[in-house]
Amino acid sequence: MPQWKLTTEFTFDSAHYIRDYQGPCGRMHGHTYKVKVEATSEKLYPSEHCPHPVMVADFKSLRWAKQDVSKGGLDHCILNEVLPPEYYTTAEVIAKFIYDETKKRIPKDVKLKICVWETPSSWVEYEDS
Ligand SMILES: Nc1nc2c(c(=O)[nH]1)N=C([C@H](O)[C@H](O)COP(=O)(O)OP(=O)(O)OP(=O)(O)O)CN2
Ligand SMILES: [Zn+2]
Repeated sequence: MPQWKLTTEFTFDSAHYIRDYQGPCGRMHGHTYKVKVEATSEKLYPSEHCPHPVMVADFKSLRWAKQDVSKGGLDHCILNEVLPPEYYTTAEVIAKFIYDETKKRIPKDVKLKICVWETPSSWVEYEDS
């Protein structure tokens, strides 16, 4: 079956520390996180802003995390203060948080893959199986 794969990338700048980590990463420090979001679907849908079924998902709903924290995103915040406590601030768990929050904003049958780069040389992928 043919399908669409929608891809968008963005960055956000935030501070974090890994709770109970023995070493420098346990101290507050910052990253420019890079995020890639891929949304795949065999079907198109309307969006909040468009009544016609012409999108996998609105790019706006895939890029929410790049917004300033005061507007509901993750930019310019202390991640430990913004993510619920069960979400540790490793790249793995940040990717899961972005996945969980993005899922709430897109049609339920759209498959999602989130990649988070904590540094240019280290990244993680979290995706629907
Ligand atoms: N599996 C994970 N390991 C580590 C994570 C993580 O999210 N998942 N995070 C960190 C730290 O947050 C840290 O900021 C990364 O530090 P580091 O690996 O030292 O990054 P550098 O680019 O500075 O690496 P160098 O090899 O020192 O250049 C740690 N581990
Ligand atoms: Zn870090």
